[in-house]
Amino acid sequence: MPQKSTEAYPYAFTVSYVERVWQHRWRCSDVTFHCLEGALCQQWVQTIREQLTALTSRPKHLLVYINPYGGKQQGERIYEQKVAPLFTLASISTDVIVTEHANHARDHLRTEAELKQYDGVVCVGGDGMFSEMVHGLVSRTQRDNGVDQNSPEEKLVPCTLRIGIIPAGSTDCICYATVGINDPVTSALHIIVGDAQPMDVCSVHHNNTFLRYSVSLLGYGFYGDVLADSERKRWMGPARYDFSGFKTFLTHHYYEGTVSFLPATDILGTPRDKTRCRAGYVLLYKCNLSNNIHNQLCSLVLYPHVWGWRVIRGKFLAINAASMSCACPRSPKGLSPAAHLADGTTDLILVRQCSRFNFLRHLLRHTSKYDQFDMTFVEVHRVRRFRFTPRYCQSDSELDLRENGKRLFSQICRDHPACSCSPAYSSWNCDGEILPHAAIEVGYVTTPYNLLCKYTVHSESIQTHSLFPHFVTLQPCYKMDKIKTHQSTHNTPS
Ligand SMILES: CCCCCCCCCCCCC/C=C/[C@@H](O)[C@H](CO)NC(=O)CCCCCCCCCCCCCCC
Ligand SMILES: Nc1ncnc2c1ncn2[C@@H]1O[C@H](COP(=O)(O)OP(=O)(O)OP(=O)(O)O)[C@@H](O)[C@H]1O
Ligand SMILES: [Ca+2]
Repeated sequence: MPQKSTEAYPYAFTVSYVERVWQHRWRCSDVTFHCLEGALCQQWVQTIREQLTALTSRPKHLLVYINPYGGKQQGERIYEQKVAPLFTLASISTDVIVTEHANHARDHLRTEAELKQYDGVVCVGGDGMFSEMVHGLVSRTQRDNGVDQNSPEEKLVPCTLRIGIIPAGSTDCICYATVGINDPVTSALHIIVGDAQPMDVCSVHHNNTFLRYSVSLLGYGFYGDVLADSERKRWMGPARYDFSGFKTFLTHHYYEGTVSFLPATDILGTPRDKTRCRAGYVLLYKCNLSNNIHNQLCSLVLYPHVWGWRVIRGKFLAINAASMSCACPRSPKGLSPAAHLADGTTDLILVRQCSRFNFLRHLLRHTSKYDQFDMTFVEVHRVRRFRFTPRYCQSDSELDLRENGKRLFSQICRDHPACSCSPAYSSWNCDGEILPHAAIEVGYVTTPYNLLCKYTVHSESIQTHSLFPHFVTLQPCYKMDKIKTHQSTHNTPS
């Protein structure tokens, strides 16, 4: 279009819009429109404003929690420099809380926050911070509705607030696996345009007691040990995972136990599919399609004996349950590349005892195009529920010691990588938090088609539920966000 002279077109307004610049990366751009008449200019501005106001999915008032100690401790800087200006541009008002201690956000959301005034909550941090917010919101919703979260028999009530994630952690797996990139600006723009993505949420139980929710990885053995070791090295920042990963790789411990699981037989896909589920892709539709089928069969799922449990005993280097792909910068395709975000299932990956060399081959395949499941010592099952029982029972004293951060002889072995004996127990890595119990029971029931999250608890089980955790892409890449009006600097001379 030829350049219009500002003298001939003295009035102008600027529209900011979202542009996809590369793969999953979004940026904000703007375009200025010039008008001949002021009234016409105002009319355009007014109309566009009205259209934007009518978009009810867009948040107007947000509650933001910043973890200043997540990842490389850049949370506050990332928010102030990259995110807050975009929220201002999009006329989103915010209340910002910089957390002062662990579980600050969880407890504030659970007890104090006046949630009615907000269209969503935003977490600036990593997976651990996101997990805090999920726990705060879910607990709050249950309390407000008189539901006992510990009672495995009670149905949990859906929570309606969405959680947006601005990645500022070490792994940022939940952000990466849903948006496709861990970029604060891209995530802020998804929040602004009001994107939403339901996702599976699990509840983990032990002996009829609720332990935690999980949305990404529940990992025993390798990932449990990596986490346990890395927690003592938080000062290293994100590099702690590589250090502890290398150390844990050398220790090469296996753990004996029994895994029982309920295969998800009523779904379309398998963990070996070549397809990928990520918000903004056609696959999301496929994901919901399987949900429909699942919903129709939900009553059967509630009676597991109809389907039949499978039991596998063995010595495992790792037992991983990936409720989503768990893609992250370390492994862009993730632990289970074909896992779906909201299908009510988790992919249970069993890595049996094998040589170090073979385990390294398996790990390396997470970073290449080769199939990490195509190995004789690896199996993967898409399941609705599962439970794990270690071969040796954990005594109460062992549990107490674990909860206090100490370990029995396992600690000795851990500190001597050359020692060939394996400890009796590992820990569960639950979205980056350590669970003290080795024996957990996991069950999945979900109604993801219901876009308001819905929780249903079963005895001693982990279950998937649907939640609105994210403001994620589903939109075409061009979006008007904010209109600035101004008069051209060079007006027509009188
Ligand atoms: C040789 C290179 C192999 C690279 C293999 C990379 C596989 C990485 C898969 C990462 C999966 C992350 C799942 C997400 C879990 C989050 O809920 C949780 C909280 O943020 N993060 C972690 O637990 C943090 C877990 C971080 C795990 C890092 C593991 C690094 C392994 C390094 C092994 C080195 C062996 C080298 C031998 C020469
Ligand atoms: N002010 C604070 N001081 C100390 N710890 C905090 C504070 N605020 C939050 N936390 C805790 O810090 C833990 C880690 O935070 P976060 O998840 O943001 O970063 P990360 O562990 O580096 O990243 P990732 O979880 O992606 O690996 C969380 O479990 C959270 O409970
Ligand atoms: Ca899933």
